[in-house]
Amino acid sequence: MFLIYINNPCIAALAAENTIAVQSAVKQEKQVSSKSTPTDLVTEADHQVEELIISTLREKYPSHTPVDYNLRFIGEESSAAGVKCELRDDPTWIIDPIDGTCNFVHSFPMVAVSIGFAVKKELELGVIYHCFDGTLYTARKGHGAFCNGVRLQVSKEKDVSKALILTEIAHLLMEVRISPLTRSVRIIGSSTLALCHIASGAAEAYYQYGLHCWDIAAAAVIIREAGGYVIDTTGGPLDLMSRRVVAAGTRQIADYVVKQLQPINYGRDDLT
Ligand SMILES: O=P(O)(O)O[C@H]1[C@H](O)[C@@H](O)[C@H](O)[C@H](O)[C@@H]1O
Ligand SMILES: [Mg+2]
Ligand SMILES: [Mg+2]
Repeated sequence: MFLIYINNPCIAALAAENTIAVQSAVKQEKQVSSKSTPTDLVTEADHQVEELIISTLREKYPSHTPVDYNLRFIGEESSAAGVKCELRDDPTWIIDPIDGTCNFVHSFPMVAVSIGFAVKKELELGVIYHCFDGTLYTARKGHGAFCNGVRLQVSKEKDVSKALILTEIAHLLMEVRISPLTRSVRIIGSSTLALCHIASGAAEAYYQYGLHCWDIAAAAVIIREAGGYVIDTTGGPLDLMSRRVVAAGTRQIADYVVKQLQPINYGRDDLT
């Protein structure tokens, strides 16, 4: 019943509208502050884009929401402001208004708007919009994944010596363990765009500790619908709130990455 919300063009248009907001903000003077660490940056644009997305979704779907359900929102900046981050059975939008805020502050062209959607804790829809080049990644569970309307397919590479691995700077220490047998490692500073590169087959695997449910939600649907794997760093099923992920085009590459990882505990999104 809740799939009536899932109207990709409408959500894609919403992500696009907000990309325009981001693109104009890139050129302006930015008020930059930090959150959990000095490098965990946030700007006025992060707040404005999240507020715009949530108000637009509330406006677009008032009639669709049965009275006994509370259409819910999990947003990065609402969570930072103290709103509880809890995934319940209600239809829930999971939003990263600007993924790659540090890149945004530097006008480094790897910034995205990410909107995921879950019902009964199952991820149903993902939309990720690249704010600099207008690339739009979309997926609806069971209906395939697309990039600007062209079907996406993950890399089917099983040979780890031919694998390009993406991660984040905080885990380079593990790069020493990962890279000896892989072709190379890359860091782009936006987990949602890195995960979209797994969905498009441009890289073979991504791993990160410390990211959040709003980084993973939309991208997990896109990768899975492109034929890929999105799992826990232990090799078990993805735990959206666990702040860790391994994504890969093939199970063989996913299992190789899992074996090289040393667990790092960043806590949980739903226990803050
Ligand atoms: O920009 P926000 O605050 O969304 O944080 C992101 C970091 O900027 C990325 O390096 C990191 O890869 C993750 O994408 C993380 O979410
Ligand atoms: Mg963000
Ligand atoms: Mg992010």
